[in-house]
Amino acid sequence: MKQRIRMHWFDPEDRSEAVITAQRHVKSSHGTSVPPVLPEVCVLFEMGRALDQLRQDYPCEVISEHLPCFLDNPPCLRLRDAPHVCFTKGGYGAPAAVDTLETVLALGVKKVIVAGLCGVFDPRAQVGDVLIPTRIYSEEGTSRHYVENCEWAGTDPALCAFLRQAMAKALPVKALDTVTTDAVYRQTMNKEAAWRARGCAGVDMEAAALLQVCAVYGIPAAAMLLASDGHPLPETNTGWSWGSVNFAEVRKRYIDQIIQAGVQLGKEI
Ligand SMILES: O=P(O)(O)O[C@H]1O[C@H](CO)[C@@H](O)[C@H]1O
Ligand SMILES: O=c1cc[nH]c(=O)[nH]1
Repeated sequence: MKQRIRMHWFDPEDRSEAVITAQRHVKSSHGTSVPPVLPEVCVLFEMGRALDQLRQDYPCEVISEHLPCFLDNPPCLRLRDAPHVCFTKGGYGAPAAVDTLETVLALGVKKVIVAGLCGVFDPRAQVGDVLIPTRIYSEEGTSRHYVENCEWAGTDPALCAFLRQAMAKALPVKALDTVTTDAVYRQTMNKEAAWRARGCAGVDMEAAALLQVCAVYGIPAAAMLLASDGHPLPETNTGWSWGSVNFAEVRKRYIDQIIQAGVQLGKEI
C-alpha cells in the first residue's frame, strides 16, 4: 500500500532541502552569471518613486541594474559616499517581497530596513504619519511556509528605536502596531474593527512576512510605513480616500529622510 505523506504549510520535522534556494538561484541561468556582492545594510523600499528620487537627487552608483530575483529584477543602488548601505525595491505583496529579501540576503546583506506605505484605520493615526511598529500582525501566507507560530512578527528593538528617532526629524512618528494582509479588497469594516481590537492601526501587504523571514535567518530588521490613505472609521462615517493635499511633498520628505537614516546606519558599521 502506498504511504501517504501528510505535509503542513510548515513542518518543524522537515529536514529535506529546499529545491530552489536564493543562494543557488542567483548563480543559475535564470539568475546571473556574476552575482553582485551587496553591502551590509539594505533599505528595501516597498513603494514606488524612491529609487527614482535617489537617482535624481543624490550622487549614486548602480550596484546592479537588475538584481537576480526569481520574480522581479529591480535595480540596486548606493550613494557614492556611503558604501555600506544599498537601496532597492521589493516586489509588491508578501511572496514577491520575500523573493527580493531572500535575494539580497543571499548577496551579503546583514541588516534590513523596510520602508513602505500603509492604510490607517485608527483615530490615533492620520495620513502623513510614519508608523514604526514594535510588532506586526500577520494575515499573509508567506510566513507560514517559514515558521509554525507566526501570528506576530517582531522587530529589532535597537533598529526600531533608531528609526523612530531618525524619522521624527522629518515627519510625525507613531509607535503603533500594524497588520499585513494578502487581500487588499477584503479589508472589510468588521475585519478592520478586529485589527483595531488587537491594537493595530495600519495595514500593508509585505512587512510582517519580511520581518518574519529576517527573524528566521537571525537578521536584524525593522519597518516603517508612511500612512498613505485613511480608511473609514465607524464614528466618522467618511469613505476611503488616498493621500492628502500635500501627499506628494510628504512622500518626498519621507523618502529623503529614509535615505538619510540609511546613510547614518551605514556609517555605524
Ligand atoms: O507604487 P506606489 O505608488 O508607491 O504604490 C504602492 O504602494 C501602495 C501600497 O502600499 C500601492 O498603491 C502600491 O502600488
Ligand atoms: O497595503 C496597503 C497600503 C496602503 N493602503 C492599504 O489599505 N493597504
